[in-house]
Amino acid sequence: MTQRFQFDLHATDGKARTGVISTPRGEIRTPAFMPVGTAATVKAMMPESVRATGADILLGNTYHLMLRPTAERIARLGGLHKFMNWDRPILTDSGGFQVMSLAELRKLTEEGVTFKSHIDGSKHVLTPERSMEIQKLLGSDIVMCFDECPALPADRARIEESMQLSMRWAARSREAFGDRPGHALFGIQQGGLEQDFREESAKALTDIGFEGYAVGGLAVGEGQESMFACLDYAPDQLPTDKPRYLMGVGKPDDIVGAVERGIDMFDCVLPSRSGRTGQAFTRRGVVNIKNARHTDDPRPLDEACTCPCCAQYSRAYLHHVFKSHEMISSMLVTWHNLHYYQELMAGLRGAIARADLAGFVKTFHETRALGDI
Ligand SMILES: CCOC(=O)Nc1nc2cc3nc(NC)[nH]c3cc2c(=O)[nH]1
Ligand SMILES: [Zn+2]
Repeated sequence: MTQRFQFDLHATDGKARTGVISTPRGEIRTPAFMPVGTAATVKAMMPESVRATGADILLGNTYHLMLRPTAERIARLGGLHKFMNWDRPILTDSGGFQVMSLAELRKLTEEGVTFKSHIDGSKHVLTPERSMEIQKLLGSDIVMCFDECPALPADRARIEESMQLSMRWAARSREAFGDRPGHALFGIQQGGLEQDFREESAKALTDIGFEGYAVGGLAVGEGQESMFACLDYAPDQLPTDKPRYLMGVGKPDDIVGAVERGIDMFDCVLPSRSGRTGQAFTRRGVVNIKNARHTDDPRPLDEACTCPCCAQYSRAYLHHVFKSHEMISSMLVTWHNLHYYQELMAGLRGAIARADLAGFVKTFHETRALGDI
């Protein structure tokens, strides 16, 4: 097991890359999908089940954990890995994005953000320094810079001002992170959909120097076409020898298109959140298992899927347990969805390794076009 944080590129196919990030807590195969474990749990999943789907790394949310049970309490109990019984790598966000979308009475200044907890109204502050302290208390393997993500659409002046603030906060994050061998700090590129601001942001971040780089400020309502148009240039502005992480993405076709454009890491609540609402991802598109058409269907969600849900349960059963609000409903379809996402990532990694990403993508879209049967 290594004591270093090291990204090794194994193969490329066009702009797409496949490789391995080695960390003291284990290896991360890229392109990688990170299930979201917001309150120290991937909802409806035991950690060993999350691992069984093929996940190498989880995402934890600083905003939620700092409010409840607090980072100090988790540190006293041995850190987030021990607390949630996941001994592989964990990436934590900085809290920047969620404080702006979840907290009440937020006040944003050069220093940081003061806000009231959406849980009990208590007052809190997040600054680059406090965010680094929280993520260190949690024991995070990959720490994210404290940034500000502007809601789109926004005018150029607002986007420039926000990006420049995030770059000043990136420098403060780097300074506060300190020297932590085996751990990584990732910078976050901002700049909205403006190629010049994105270039400026990428240069500011690479001048500071980070172990990985995220493309921030996307998947905030701009739509897939605009996101892809930005991804046609943004990843190329970032170093090729470091991991590139696209936050909050996304639907399976979003991920495929972003991998084609050079992204290595993803996180999204979609597979787990959809699993709890009965939306199942299959090769042939999304299946809403609560639809009456499944009431008597003895087939699995996806004949080609090897997950425990598809191996042992019928659509009729899944329809029944969703209609009767049984807890197993969320467990089974969340497991299936996370398994589907990890199979998609494994398929992308294999296709890039054999220089056949184009073939994989063609089959991916053709099969989805067939629709569910
Ligand atoms: C996950 C690490 O991210 C951060 O610490 N800041 C950050 N988070 C984001 C999360 C996002 N989720 C979406 N769509 C669902 N878009 C996002 C953007 C950011 C971001 O710019 N900055
Ligand atoms: Zn399945």
